Amino acid sequence: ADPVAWAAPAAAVGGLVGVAAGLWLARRRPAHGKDAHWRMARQSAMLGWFEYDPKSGRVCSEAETLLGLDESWRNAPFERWLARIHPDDLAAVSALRSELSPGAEHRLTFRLRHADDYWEWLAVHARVVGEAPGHFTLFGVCQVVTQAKLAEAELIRREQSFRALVDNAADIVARFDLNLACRFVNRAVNRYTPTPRDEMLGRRLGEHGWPPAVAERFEAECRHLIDTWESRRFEIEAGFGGAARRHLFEVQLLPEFDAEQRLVSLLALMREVTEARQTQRQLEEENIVLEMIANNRPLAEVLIQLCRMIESQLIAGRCAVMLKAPDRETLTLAAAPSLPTGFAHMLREVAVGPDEANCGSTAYWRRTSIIADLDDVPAARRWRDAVQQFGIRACWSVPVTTNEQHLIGTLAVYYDEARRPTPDELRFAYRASRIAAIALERDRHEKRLYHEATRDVLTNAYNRRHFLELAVREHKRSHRYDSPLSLLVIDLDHFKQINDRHGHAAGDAVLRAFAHLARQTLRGSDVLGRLGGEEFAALLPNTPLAEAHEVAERLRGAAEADAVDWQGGAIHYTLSVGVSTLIGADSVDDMLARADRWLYAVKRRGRNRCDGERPGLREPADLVQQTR
Ligand SMILES: Nc1nc2c(ncn2[C@@H]2O[C@H](COP(=O)(O)OP(=O)(O)OP(=O)(O)O)[C@@H](O)[C@H]2O)c(=O)[nH]1
Repeated sequence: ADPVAWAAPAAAVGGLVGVAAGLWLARRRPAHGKDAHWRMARQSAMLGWFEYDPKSGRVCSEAETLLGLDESWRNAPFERWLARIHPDDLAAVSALRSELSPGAEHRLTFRLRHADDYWEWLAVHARVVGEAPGHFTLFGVCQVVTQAKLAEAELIRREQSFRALVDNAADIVARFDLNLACRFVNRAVNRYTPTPRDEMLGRRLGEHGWPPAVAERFEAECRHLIDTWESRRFEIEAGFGGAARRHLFEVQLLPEFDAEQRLVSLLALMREVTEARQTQRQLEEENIVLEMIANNRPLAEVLIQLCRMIESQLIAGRCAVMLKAPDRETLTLAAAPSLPTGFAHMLREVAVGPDEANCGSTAYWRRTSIIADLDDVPAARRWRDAVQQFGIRACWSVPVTTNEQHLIGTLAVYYDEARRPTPDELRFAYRASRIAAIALERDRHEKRLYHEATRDVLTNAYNRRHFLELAVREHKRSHRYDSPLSLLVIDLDHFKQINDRHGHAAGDAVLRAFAHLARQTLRGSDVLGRLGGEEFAALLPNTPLAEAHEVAERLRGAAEADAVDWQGGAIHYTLSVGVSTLIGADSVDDMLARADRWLYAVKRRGRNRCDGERPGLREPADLVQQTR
């Protein structure tokens, strides 16, 4: 058999000795025919043979063609070759020569300088063969592997830079095996938990200091991935080192496969999205409150929603909104949905003053007051004990002011543990206080508008239009509950004379005095309206006729006894009253018209008196006679 013919296939399966022997035999024959073809085949595979005879110290080889060298290298001394070897590889190659023992096999990869002056990587596979006793020869094949070597170096470089990237990534990158034990985790994890990374390896998430509920959720997702091989995306919320520090992570869980497409591990990318989510949630919650304000929801409802918004942002905080009326030196509690009832009760009314409890002094000084720990504040000692019985330890209080810097309330957040706000938290509290101010101002504005639209400016009694609206409402209610309803129409006597004698301003003062007197004389549920000029009406719900007559008489008497201070003197006045009551299908207009007719009758009979319908007598007799 042609030794060359079997040499190549043998090389392919790594039968080194066969190859070496084949090549050796091939070397001894002139290159012609098949030999020439084999030589070409070896060259294109960048493959060559060599033989080192320690006795002669020469290397007989085909390697010179691989390195672009001339024929003088075909049988060159080992020393000459050493000069072409990369300095870093010199030691390994020299060692090869000194370790020759029969049967030994050597594999080595090293760099040789190419004729074109660059480093060529050669992979050498050689064996020591004993040809005669005491005489060994090293037979070997070598192959140019520069491309592979460079690719490998590039791969290592990339792997290193990838590792560096992963390690310095802001996101947590972790790998878990199929038993959900951690196999790798980057440095980012130590931003959240102090457990050293080494200690995390081989352990499950729950053993890394992550809260059990979070670990459970995470592992449930992992198991889902293991079952389905599908990547997962979800969010988890974890608090480390105290409940007040909350982190929200968006987790991406990816399956990792080996070359045979078997699932081998899970890669977890965890990005903290706390701030983004919090901002988003904050905006959403703010919008809810602002929408409520725009939709004129009752102030109490708006403030409760505002407290809930604050509590959802300032974790573990409990919020209270206090209001300050312009004419009073106290704050009253307007909303505190999460405070203990007893504590809320204590806050019902808080005095405003320099040394008062937190909100009281905040309102007094109109500045934010932060009590991070009640124990540390001597000024707070007075009320500290009272507060501490409810487990409160810290209190931050922010003034609520109008655009013109008028104080209209305070906003406070209470904590069960000592706590100082972060700049972000403080900024948020100011923002919340602005929203509270908008709600309060809007409410005041609404109330003012309503007041102006429904009241008579001079007397503060309801104006005619609103009085009639209220009368219709009361009328309906009386019909529904079958309850009595009576009406007084009141006219000040000879009012023109008062105007004429004392002036218009005096007339105004009398009108005001009467309205004040009427409010004091009537019940809180009675409705006083100014119908026009010096004519008023009082609607008396749940008042039967006889009682209405008494009220009318009481009012008349009070007016008669009244004296309006005017320019050092006193103006006296009297009034006349007509009384009607709701009977059957009467409308408000019917009642008004009848009371008016009774008033007219009274005026005709002399004024300063009351009269009205009685059982069996609905219209004034003289008027009836007159119209006949
Ligand atoms: N000062 C003042 N006077 C008013 C007001 N509205 C109406 N008046 C005056 O009230 C007077 C009502 O006069 P009259 O309708 O003649 O009635 P009177 O003088 O009270 O006489 P009797 O009702 O018949 O007792 C008029 O002079 C009006 O100008 C007001 O808001 N202020």
